[in-house]
Amino acid sequence: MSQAAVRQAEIAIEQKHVDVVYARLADMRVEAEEMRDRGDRLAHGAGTEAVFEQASMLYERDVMVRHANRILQALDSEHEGLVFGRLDDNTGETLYVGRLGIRDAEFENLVTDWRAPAAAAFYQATAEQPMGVVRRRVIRSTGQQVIEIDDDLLMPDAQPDTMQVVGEGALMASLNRARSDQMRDIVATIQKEQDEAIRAPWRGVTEITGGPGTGKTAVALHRVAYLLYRDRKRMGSAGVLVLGPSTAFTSYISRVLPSMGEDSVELRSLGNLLDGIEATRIDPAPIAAIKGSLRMRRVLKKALRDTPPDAPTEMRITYRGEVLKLDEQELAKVRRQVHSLGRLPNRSRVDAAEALLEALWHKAESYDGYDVSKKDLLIDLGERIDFHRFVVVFWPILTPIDVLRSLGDRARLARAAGSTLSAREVDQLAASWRHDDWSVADIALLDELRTLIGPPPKRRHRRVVVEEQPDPSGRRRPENYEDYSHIVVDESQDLSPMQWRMIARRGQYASWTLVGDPVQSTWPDVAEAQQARDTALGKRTTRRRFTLRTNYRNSAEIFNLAARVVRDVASDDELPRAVRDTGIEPLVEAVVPGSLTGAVRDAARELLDQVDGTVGVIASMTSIDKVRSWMSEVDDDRLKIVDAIEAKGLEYDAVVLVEPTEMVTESMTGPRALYVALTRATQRLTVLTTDENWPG
Ligand SMILES: Nc1ncnc2c1ncn2[C@@H]1O[C@H](COP(=O)(O)OP(=O)(O)OP(=O)(O)O)[C@@H](O)[C@H]1O
Repeated sequence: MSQAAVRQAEIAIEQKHVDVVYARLADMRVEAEEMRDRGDRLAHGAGTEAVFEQASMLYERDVMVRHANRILQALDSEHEGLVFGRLDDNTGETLYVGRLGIRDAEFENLVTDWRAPAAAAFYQATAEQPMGVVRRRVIRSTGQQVIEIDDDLLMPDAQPDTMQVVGEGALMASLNRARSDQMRDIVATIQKEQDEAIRAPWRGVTEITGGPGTGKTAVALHRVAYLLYRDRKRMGSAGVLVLGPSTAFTSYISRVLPSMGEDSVELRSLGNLLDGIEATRIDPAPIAAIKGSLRMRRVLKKALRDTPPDAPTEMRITYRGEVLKLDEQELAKVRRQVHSLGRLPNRSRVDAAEALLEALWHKAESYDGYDVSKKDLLIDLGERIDFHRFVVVFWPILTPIDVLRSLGDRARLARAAGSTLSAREVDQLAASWRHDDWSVADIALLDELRTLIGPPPKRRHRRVVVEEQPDPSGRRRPENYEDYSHIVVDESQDLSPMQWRMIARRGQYASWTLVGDPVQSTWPDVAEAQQARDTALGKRTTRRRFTLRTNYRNSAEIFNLAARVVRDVASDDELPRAVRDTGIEPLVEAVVPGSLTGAVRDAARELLDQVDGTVGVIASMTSIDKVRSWMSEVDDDRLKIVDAIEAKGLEYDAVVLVEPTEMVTESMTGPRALYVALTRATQRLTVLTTDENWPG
C-alpha cells in the first residue's frame, strides 16, 4: 500500500471511533435536556409543597440543572475536535484523549478527558521515557470530520506488525497555521515541559517564566482548565481570576477557556479590575512610573487629610442668643483631631460631629457670662438639623473618583505630596488627572483609595441592598469582589508596586499562578516591584517555578533579529530557542523621513497579500496616533494597529514595525519594549526605520 493509502485507511479507522463518540454525544444531549426539564418540573412542583420539602426539592433541582447545563455547555462549546488524541500502549490497549471524558451506555470509556491522570502520558511520554506508549497519535478534525493524523513512534521495538505510523509534525502544522485575532487552545499539542506546569498542584505560588512565544499564556490558561477539572469545588466556588495587561489582550485570549468548556473564570485587565470603570489609556512611561510607585500611598493618605474641595471654611450656629463661630483654623484643627483617631474617613462622620460639638462647647465656655451647661449644649445642638447639615458638608462621604480627580488641582496635590514628590512630578501628575478619562495606572490608585477611605456608611432605617454584579458563571457576587481561590497574573513582570497591592487584596486566601518574562519587563524599579510582589504573596511557602525554553511563535529568523537588540541586557540563558525555520529573513528598510508614510502603507499591503492571517502595525507610543491616521485608508479587518505597550502578549502572522529607535528612547528600560514588539510576528516581519544605522 502507498503511504497515501495507508494514511487514508488510518483516517478511516479514527473516523469510525469519532462517529461512535458523536452518536453517544447526541444521546447524552437528549439525556441532559431531559434532566434539565425534570429539574424545572421539580422546581414548579415545589411551589405547592410544604416549606421544608420545598427547600430540599429546590436544592435537588439546582444540582440537577447545573449538572445538565454543564454537560450541554461543554457539548456546545466551539472546538476544533472533541477527540484529538490516541495512545496505543505496549499491552495492546488503546486510549482516546479528548476535551471531555465520555463513556458509552455500558460505562465503557470512549474518550478520556485530557486533564485526567490517565491522559497524562499523552503529553509526557517521550522516546527516552515512553511510559509504555508505543504510538502517540494526534487526530485533527474539522467539525466531526477527521482530516489529518500525525503519529509519534515512541517504542519502535514494541511496534506490532499491524501498527501503522503516518504523518509528521502535528506541532509544526499547528504553529504554521494562520493566526486570527483570537488565541486558540493548544490541548492537542501541549509539550512535555508545558504539561508539567499545567499539572502542577494548585497550592501556593506557581511561577511560569520563559521568553516570548514560549506558550506561557497558553499554559496558564490550560492550567486554569486543569485546576477547575481537578478541584472544581475549591476553585469554582470562590472563583478564579485571570488578569492580563490590557483589554486587547483579554479579548485576544477570551476564547481559549470557553473552547475547553470553561466559562466560569473571570477575565480582567489591569484597567478594568474595578467594577464600573474601564481604563485603556496608557500614561507615558515617566508618569506611569510615578503612579505605580509606593510613594503614591503616602501622597494619597495625606490627600485624604486635606480639607475636601467644597467644605465650608467657617461654622456659625446660634445657640441661646449667642452666635458660636469656628473659623478656618479651628475647623482644620477639628479635622486633624478626627483623623488622628485613625478610623477610615467614611466611617468617621460621627467622630466629626462629636469633635465639632466639643469645639463649639469650648467656644461657648470662652464667652464671658454665657451660662450654658455642656450637657445641654451637646444634646441641643446635636439634635439640630442645621448642625447636621453642616456636618454633612464638613465631612462629606468620599468616593475614590472624587478624591483622585481633586488632585488635578496642582496646589492640592502639592500639599498632599509634601516632599514625597518633586515639583516636576507634581506638575506631571496634576496635568494627567485633568484628563477626562482614567489611565490604567490610575486604577490601582483608585483601588488603594477605596481601601483608605472605607465603604460608605450603610443607611439606617432602610433595607440594605448590597449592590451585586452578575458573575459569568451565573453566581451573584458583591461589587468589587475580593475573595478568589486562585489568581493568574499574566505579564506579571510589568506590574507596578501599586498594582501588586491591588491584586493582593483580591487574593488574601488564594493560590497563585504568576506568568512573566523578566527580559520583557518595562517596569523601571525592579527592586521595588520585587518587594511589592513578595509582600503580595505573603507567607505562602509552597513555591514552584517552571521555565519554558522553546519559542513556538516566531520563526528562527525573526527571533534572531529580536535577540540582537537585547543582547546587552539579557543573558543567553534568559532567551528562548526558536524552533521553526521558514527561510524568510525579516526585512529591515531604512527610509528617508518624508517617505515613511507611504513605506508603512506599502509594507502593510504587501504583508496582507503574503499571509492569510492578521497583520500588525506596531509603532511607538509617541507615533501611534500619527501612524493610525496614515493607515486609515487601508481597509482590511486583518490589519491591527497597536503601540509597543499594547502589543504585549499579542501576536500576528506578519508585523510592520515602525521606527524601532523611538521605542527604545521613549521606554524607561532601554530596548525591552522594542524586544516585545519584535517578537510578535509568526511568519514575516518588516522593520521600517529612518535611522540608517539601525540595528547598529
Ligand atoms: N504546544 C503548543 N502547541 C501549539 N501551539 C503552541 C504551543 N505552545 C505555544 N503555542 C503557540 O505559540 C504562540 C505563543 O504562545 P503564548 O502567547 O502563550 O506565548 P507567551 O510565552 O505568553 O508569549 P509572550 O511572552 O510573548 O506573551 C501561540 O500562538 C500559542 O498558541
